[in-house]
Amino acid sequence: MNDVEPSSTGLPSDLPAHAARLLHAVRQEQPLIQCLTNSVVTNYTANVLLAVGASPAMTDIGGEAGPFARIASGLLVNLGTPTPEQRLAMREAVAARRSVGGRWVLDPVAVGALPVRTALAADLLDVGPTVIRGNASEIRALAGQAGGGRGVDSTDSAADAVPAAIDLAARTGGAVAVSGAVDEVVGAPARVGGDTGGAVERYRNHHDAALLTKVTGGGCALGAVIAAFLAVGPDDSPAICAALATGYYTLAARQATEVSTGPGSFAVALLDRLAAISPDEFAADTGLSVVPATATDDDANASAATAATAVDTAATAVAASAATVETAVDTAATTESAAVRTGATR
Ligand SMILES: Nc1ncnc2c1ncn2[C@@H]1O[C@H](COP(=O)(O)OP(=O)(O)OP(=O)(O)O)[C@@H](O)[C@H]1O
Ligand SMILES: Cc1ncsc1CCO
Repeated sequence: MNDVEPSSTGLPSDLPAHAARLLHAVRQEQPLIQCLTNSVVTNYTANVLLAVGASPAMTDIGGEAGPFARIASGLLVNLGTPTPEQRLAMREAVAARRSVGGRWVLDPVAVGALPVRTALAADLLDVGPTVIRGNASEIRALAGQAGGGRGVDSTDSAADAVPAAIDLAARTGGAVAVSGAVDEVVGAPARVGGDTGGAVERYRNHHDAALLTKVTGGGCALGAVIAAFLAVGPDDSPAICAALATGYYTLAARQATEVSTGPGSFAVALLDRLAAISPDEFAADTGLSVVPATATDDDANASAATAATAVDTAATAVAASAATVETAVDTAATTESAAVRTGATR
């Protein structure tokens, strides 16, 4: 059940309270977050999780990834450097995770232009990630609406990717977090008479932390933080967990920017601020706005630019306070396993 009670306007009325509760829970519960992530960002991601208060485990080899995914508190699958062994481990992990009904995060790094990871991402999408986190070009490519960005970097704004994000959320039943100069988070459209055409839970994150783009893994580590927030909010919607994780991460980045002289000191200061921000401090400055619900057939992009009336959540606080899927994955894994044995790539 989603315990974010809608207000009379249809919007959550107590986002700051949820912010404080979830951050407190991460620190108290120290969720064990399994990361199958890329070789560039592994160390920084582990340090970000430790700073937040979670416990990282980069368990990413076949034979271990699946069993671990059954017992971990959270799971991140990041496609940044998907070696053959890691691809098999990813399929194993998400199938196992799904078999126990666990939540998981997919980060489709550089999907679109690069064929191996694009095929893998399409298969993993069928397993239903709880949250997809990516930059705008990745989200548009995953939805089949564009050909991808410039390597691992985006060539689109997050607002450009909102229609694709809503489409993906409708397909998975989960949430999609799009990063950019402004971050956009959407949940799955509500079902209306058996169809997904209803209201979309939607958040926007305002920040001014461009140094995040000058540290490799600035987005990848956010995926791990989202997994940690999902782990401690099992009754909260995927969208609100992803939005709050994003707000917290960029609040720390905003504060780190103030004491940094460049990307190097920023990377260190970000870890320090992630560890130092208290739940009350976060609640007072989530950076998040709730975007009034729209129907999926609305022009969400235009809505993002013009019609959406952002609600300042700090002010609001003052005012209020898969059996078939597994078979598919098994089949794909078998195919890939055979390909790996014969030295072919996928
Ligand atoms: N133009 C920008 N200005 C300020 N902040 C940004 C900008 N673009 C992204 N960010 C922030 O940087 C972080 C990473 O987002 P980005 O879109 O760079 O992800 P990414 O491309 O997946 O990153 P990476 O692959 O390096 O991990 C997010 O928290 C986002 O808020
Ligand atoms: C630079 C880079 N290349 C593959 S993954 C990665 C980390 C940022 O996505």
